[in-house]
Amino acid sequence: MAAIAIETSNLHKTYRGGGREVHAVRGISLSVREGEAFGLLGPNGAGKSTTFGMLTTRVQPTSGSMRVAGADPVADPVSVKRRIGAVTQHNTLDRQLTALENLEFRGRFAGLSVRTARQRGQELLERFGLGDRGDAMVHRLSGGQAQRVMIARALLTRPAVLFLDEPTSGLDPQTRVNLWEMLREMHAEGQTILLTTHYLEEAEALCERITVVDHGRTLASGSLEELTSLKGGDSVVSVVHEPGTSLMNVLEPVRRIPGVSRTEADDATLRVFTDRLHGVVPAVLRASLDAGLLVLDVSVRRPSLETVFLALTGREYRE
Ligand SMILES: Nc1ncnc2c1ncn2[C@@H]1O[C@H](COP(=O)(O)OP(=O)(O)OP(=O)(O)O)[C@@H](O)[C@H]1O
Repeated sequence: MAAIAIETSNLHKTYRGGGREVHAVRGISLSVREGEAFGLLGPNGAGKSTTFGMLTTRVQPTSGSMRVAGADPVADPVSVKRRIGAVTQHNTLDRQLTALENLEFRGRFAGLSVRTARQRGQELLERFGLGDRGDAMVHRLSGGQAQRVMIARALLTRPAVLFLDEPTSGLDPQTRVNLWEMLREMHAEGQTILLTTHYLEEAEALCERITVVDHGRTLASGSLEELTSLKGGDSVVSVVHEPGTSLMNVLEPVRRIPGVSRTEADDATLRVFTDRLHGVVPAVLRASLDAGLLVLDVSVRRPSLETVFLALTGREYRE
């Protein structure tokens, strides 16, 4: 069994100010093993960045406990900072410096010699396809290039854990896929990674295990297979009716269809959860038609993080 790289227990963070209280994190517990690529997934405002901030020593928790790379971010932030690399959502590169100088400075700050810092910086730039951009000033880099330089900078001190807050937010689809490739390679080489994301697709593509959070709470944790078999093992058939349609008369007959485990009415959309699609889709449609309803659209979603989220919250996942 691999050692534990990150562990949190019942973390809470309440922001207070201006007579207001925001309960951003309300009891998040997670455990990340060494060498794992771990995802903290949730919609905007779920509390991911706040959790990220607490794990990386920037945000003081209100209560709860944590261990990151063998140290406590509250009691011993210096040790944690020394052992991790963190890439936040914003471009934090020094705009007065070139790409390579940004890396060198980080290395020097961490106590590396000028030579080692420069050498490692150059190696990392080459590794990330930026070998010829070392002399470029930061403002000349594209969004994807700047993101890669920030990741390179975080890796310069060979951290035990690499933290990435929404690493591909705002990047175009091609750049996003390139970055995924890079992160997969790093993970294959044994780098422990914790990333936050609001993209279901990103969590599915990159993470061995995932904690799904919403409204500051952990909804579920596990591998994709565990999550889909536990909570979202059903496929979801969505039948969209004319706006304003009442679904009262159709719910009961649909519930009686063999293989239907659950139904939900969401305005004029009927959602049907089933573990056997065969025969269920036509039977559901027939029930709508028999009730005299006008069907506008039918879609089927196979078990995925999207259906897990739906099963856990009763809400559609909105990125
Ligand atoms: N410094 C702060 N002061 C007050 N409220 C805050 C602060 N930072 C975050 N919040 C609030 O805490 C809640 C959780 O925010 P957080 O940024 O952690 O969520 P998130 O899941 O990372 O979302 P996003 O992807 O939009 O950053 C939100 O309601 C947010 O407005």
